[in-house]
Amino acid sequence: MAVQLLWLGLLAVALGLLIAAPSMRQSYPYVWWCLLGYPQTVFRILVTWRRLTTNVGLAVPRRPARAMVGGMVVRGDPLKPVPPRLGMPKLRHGGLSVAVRLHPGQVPEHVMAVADALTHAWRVHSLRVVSDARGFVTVTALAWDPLAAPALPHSLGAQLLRAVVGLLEDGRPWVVDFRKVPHWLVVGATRSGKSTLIAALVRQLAPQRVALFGIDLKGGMELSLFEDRLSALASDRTQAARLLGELVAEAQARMELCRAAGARSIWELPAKLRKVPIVVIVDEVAELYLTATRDDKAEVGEISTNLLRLAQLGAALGVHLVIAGQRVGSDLGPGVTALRAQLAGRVCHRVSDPGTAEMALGDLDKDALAAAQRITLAEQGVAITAGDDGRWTRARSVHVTPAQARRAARKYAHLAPSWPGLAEPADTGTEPDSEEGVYL
Ligand SMILES: Nc1ncnc2c1ncn2[C@@H]1O[C@H](COP(=O)(O)OP(=O)(O)OP(=O)(O)O)[C@@H](O)[C@H]1O
Repeated sequence: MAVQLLWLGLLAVALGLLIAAPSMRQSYPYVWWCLLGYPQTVFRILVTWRRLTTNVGLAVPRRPARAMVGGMVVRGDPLKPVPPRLGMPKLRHGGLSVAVRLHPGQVPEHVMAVADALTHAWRVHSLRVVSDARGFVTVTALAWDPLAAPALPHSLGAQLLRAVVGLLEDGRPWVVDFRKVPHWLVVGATRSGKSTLIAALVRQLAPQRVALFGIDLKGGMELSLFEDRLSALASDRTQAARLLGELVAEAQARMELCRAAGARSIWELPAKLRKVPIVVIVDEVAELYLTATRDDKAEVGEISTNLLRLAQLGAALGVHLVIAGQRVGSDLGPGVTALRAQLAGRVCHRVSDPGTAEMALGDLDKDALAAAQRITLAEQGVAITAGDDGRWTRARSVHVTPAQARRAARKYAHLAPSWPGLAEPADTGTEPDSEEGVYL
């Protein structure tokens, strides 16, 4: 009797789950995935593995395709090809991952080539194939696109120079951490989400003890939103050249300070000597490199050299760059390619020209490049991002509206260290004080 009651109870729970499944999937997708989606998908994977791998050519026969039968050579498809050995699929946040042991002669590219077929057969949203050990691949599947309507990431404990700007595809927060990756390149076509990402970044940095600088050659239209929190905003090229010159001088002063104190970076200085970290945001970098006249050429050369120097020296001196642009190609000059090499952090939104995607991700991974080129017009804010380890992932920034960005900048305006250098009219010809621009 007790056994019958138990069975009845189990049946009722199973029925209840089945009936509640559609609404649970909508309202609590992660709960649905753990209770129903994941077991169902594991069952599907295990049951169809042999047939699927036979169809896509990953299963290989033990016997050769030719055999001697009664003195004659017979050709044919040997029966029962053996599929690559499959591990037990492991539950992941909104997906699963499974290890596959390849047959001798097989390489990860063989599995990558059939990723679409696996995605279709397993009825998942997308698949990623990575190989961490020779002869093995890990296939990671996502049940749905977590970036379609991203939940806000949990805010992590505030840490200097660290900003949670969105959500990664695997459900972890998207963190821009300047202490780990000192400089970033952000590219994307118009309305792909660059300014929104910068707004998310500034909103997170605004309450921190960080000096923010802006260079926005679209007349300051984008970065003026945060003007209250910026120590200086250069809105034309002459101002930009001047500001970059001042920042290089600041970096050199910091270098002297470190040398005198026997420190290899400002982080090794005693707290009372340590300078405020600086983050310089450049919007529409191509404008900095465009030349029309010979005078322009000299200015562009100076800007290019100073940006490169900041990128090369900055990491240890607490000077960080975020370089954003719609079009960042090698056609802008050799300075851009050299700069790119120093910007280890990469963010590539939807791009309209392959050259820009190539510039952002081409030196890292061709799969990342292909993934960036698949971002659609409707996926505003979605980007491929990679840090200094070269691993890439899809991510989406938090949607920060201009009003929210302006409010945050106003709220923390008192934290913006003053920078008298740029405030001086450019045509006075007065030399700045020796103390100017140097933070104490
Ligand atoms: N993460 C996001 N989530 C939802 N919507 C977004 C996101 N990012 C951007 N958008 C939408 O896309 C629009 C354009 O974004 P944004 O202004 O950041 O693009 P942009 O690349 O800076 O464009 P431009 O180069 O023309 O200035 C925004 O107004 C917003 O509606």
